[in-house]
Amino acid sequence: MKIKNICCIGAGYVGGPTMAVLALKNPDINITIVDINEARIAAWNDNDLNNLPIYEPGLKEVVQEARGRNLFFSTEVEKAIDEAEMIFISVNTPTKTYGKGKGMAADLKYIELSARQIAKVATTDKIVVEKSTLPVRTAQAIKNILDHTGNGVKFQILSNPEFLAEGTAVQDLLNPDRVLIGGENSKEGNETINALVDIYATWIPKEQILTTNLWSSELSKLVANAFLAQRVSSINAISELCEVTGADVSEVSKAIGMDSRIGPKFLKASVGFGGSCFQKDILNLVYIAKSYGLNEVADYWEQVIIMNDHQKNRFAENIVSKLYNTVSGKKITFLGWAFKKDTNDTRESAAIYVADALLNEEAEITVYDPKVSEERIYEDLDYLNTRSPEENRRLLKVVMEPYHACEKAHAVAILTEWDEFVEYDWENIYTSVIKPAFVFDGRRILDGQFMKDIGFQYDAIGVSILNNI
Ligand SMILES: NC(=O)C1=CN([C@@H]2O[C@H](COP(=O)(O)OP(=O)(O)OC[C@H]3O[C@@H](n4cnc5c(N)ncnc54)[C@H](O)[C@@H]3O)[C@@H](O)[C@H]2O)C=CC1
Ligand SMILES: O=C(O)[C@H]1O[C@H](OP(=O)(O)OP(=O)(O)OC[C@H]2O[C@@H](n3ccc(=O)[nH]c3=O)[C@H](O)[C@@H]2O)[C@H](O)[C@@H](O)[C@@H]1O
Repeated sequence: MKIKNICCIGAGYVGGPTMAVLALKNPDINITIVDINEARIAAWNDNDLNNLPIYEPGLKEVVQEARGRNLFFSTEVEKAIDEAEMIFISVNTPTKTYGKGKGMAADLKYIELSARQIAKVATTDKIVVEKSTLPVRTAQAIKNILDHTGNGVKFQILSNPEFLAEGTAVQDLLNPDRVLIGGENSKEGNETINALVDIYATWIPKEQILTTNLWSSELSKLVANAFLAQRVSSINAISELCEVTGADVSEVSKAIGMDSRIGPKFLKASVGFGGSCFQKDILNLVYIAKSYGLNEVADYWEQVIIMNDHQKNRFAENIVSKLYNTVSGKKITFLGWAFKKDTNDTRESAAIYVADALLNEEAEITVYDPKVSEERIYEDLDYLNTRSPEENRRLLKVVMEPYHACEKAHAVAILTEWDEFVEYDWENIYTSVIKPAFVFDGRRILDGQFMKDIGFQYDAIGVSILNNI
């Protein structure tokens, strides 16, 4: 089965980069990415590639090569569905904010809408690929909708979860550790799986393309994120222990990471993990476990989230406590707002929650982030509904120049590990801030001794207060 036309519903952080690379590597397949968000599609089509809606290193170049050749961005959802033999669903699946499962379960309304739209439009057989991260057994629901509301055409469902990380999306797509494809265990199912394997095999060695049944594939995605987040919460738990015992969490990470059974990755202590998926996917896993009555399993994974919330809270509390137990009216400068470096994405960023906690203490916050807009920062804060939008704008300012942002600050807090923060002229910054000059390094990126030699009271996640005095 040779695929000639692909449609992807959802032009977001996953749909955009994933399909751009698929198009780059398969010039003979036409790929149309559709979205109901007109502004987003317009940005993807912008002549100036600096205006793409997503910032990812290397993405501009890929889009430049493929766009207009065999990669298209459009708001004509039905037309693209109609023309495609294979349809990827890459819409958002956020945590539910209402009704049953509120705050835990994945909200599948955009998935269901996409399935219903495919069923309505399809007049020829289609392969529907789950690219979004979904609760295990969602393929069953999609199949029911397609088979019972469609026009009598045949549908095959595949699960093909995405493992890219933001900030390294293009590299992750070009050189993935593995591609996972789950499908039905039948003759038609195997043919469908092979059609998708062939598309990836144009640049990925076949041994790295893993095929499984649908449920293993759906569940593996949630489990991968849960394991990754668990490592971050585990090292963050140890960072607190380091701070009271004189151990240094970077040294502990290195020491344990050299054990090949543990490995060195994902052992960087931080102000807490953020991003659109870790929390959402673990909450989803916890909800699924609870819905099967597996309470011990649910509690085990929930602890990863509890630890992460604790890490964000204690970072904020530490700032208040070190600034003589009050930050009221004090200027605190945040370097970084994105949930990690090399992305403009701020979803669930630790910075949002640390800012909220400090604003509750009447701090005055100034934020500088090299890639995040002022508008986005206010939207993130307003979304919490802790105080009025006017109050957020009065207490928090966004400054687009880092040295200016730091002037007359009572403390500088590093919330994102942007490389440029390490390169700053910290001696210069020292002269412009209020003394004693405090730096709270939530990412452990600066050289502590150098900062102390300049004169800063340098405080970092996972470094003992015993060494700071
Ligand atoms: N962001 C990431 O790094 C990763 C995300 N994922 C998963 O991929 C999925 C998508 O995530 P993102 O791309 O980050 O979300 P996103 O919010 O950036 O993009 C989703 C897009 O789908 C569009 N959409 C929603 N309903 C639609 C409909 N009925 N018709 C047309 N367009 C529609 C939205 O307008 C939005 O632009 C989620 O399930 C997420 O868990 C998986 C791996 C990595
Ligand atoms: O499903 C998803 O959305 C994606 O979620 C994560 O990717 P992402 O959230 O983009 O970024 P990560 O690099 O995983 O970082 C997540 C958070 O953990 C933090 N982190 C990561 C690693 C570490 O050692 N320490 C640490 O604090 C990061 O700063 C960031 O806030 C996974 O790494 C991807 O494989 C997955 O596809």
